[in-house]
Amino acid sequence: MEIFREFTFEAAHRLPRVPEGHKCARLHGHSYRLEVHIRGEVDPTAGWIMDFGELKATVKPVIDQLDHYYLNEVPGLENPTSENLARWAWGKLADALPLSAIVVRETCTSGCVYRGES
Ligand SMILES: Nc1nc2c(c(=O)[nH]1)N=C([C@H](O)[C@H](O)COP(=O)(O)OP(=O)(O)OP(=O)(O)O)CN2
Ligand SMILES: [Zn+2]
Repeated sequence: MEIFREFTFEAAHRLPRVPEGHKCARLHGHSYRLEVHIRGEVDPTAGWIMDFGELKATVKPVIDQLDHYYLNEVPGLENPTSENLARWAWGKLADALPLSAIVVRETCTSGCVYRGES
């Protein structure tokens, strides 16, 4: 089974590798939403895979590295697309959690799903 928790953060970015004249080359911001999905067996006594509170406590320090920052200045996020942000978050969390997916929503209508593929 899989559980997830959604986190929100505000951040600024620009995309340095877009074609000349692309609007996303300009500095702008998003109210990002980032879901962390984990998979595992449901513990028969507890009735859960992991306490949502424990999941939150594990992910929060990573979100704190993003919230109200200029993402291009965060080490590893020099080109902060949704795809690179999802991979970056996976790299930060994979040792601590049995990840199954990271979902990044940049706007209400656009985002990406990363399942650890290279
Ligand atoms: N594959 C990706 N494409 C784009 C990314 C990305 O991370 N991965 N990022 C952007 C920009 O950050 C942009 O701010 C968001 O793009 P878009 O959805 O086009 O934004 P709008 O809200 O302005 O969309 P409209 O529906 O056109 O208003 C661009 N592409
Ligand atoms: Zn953007």
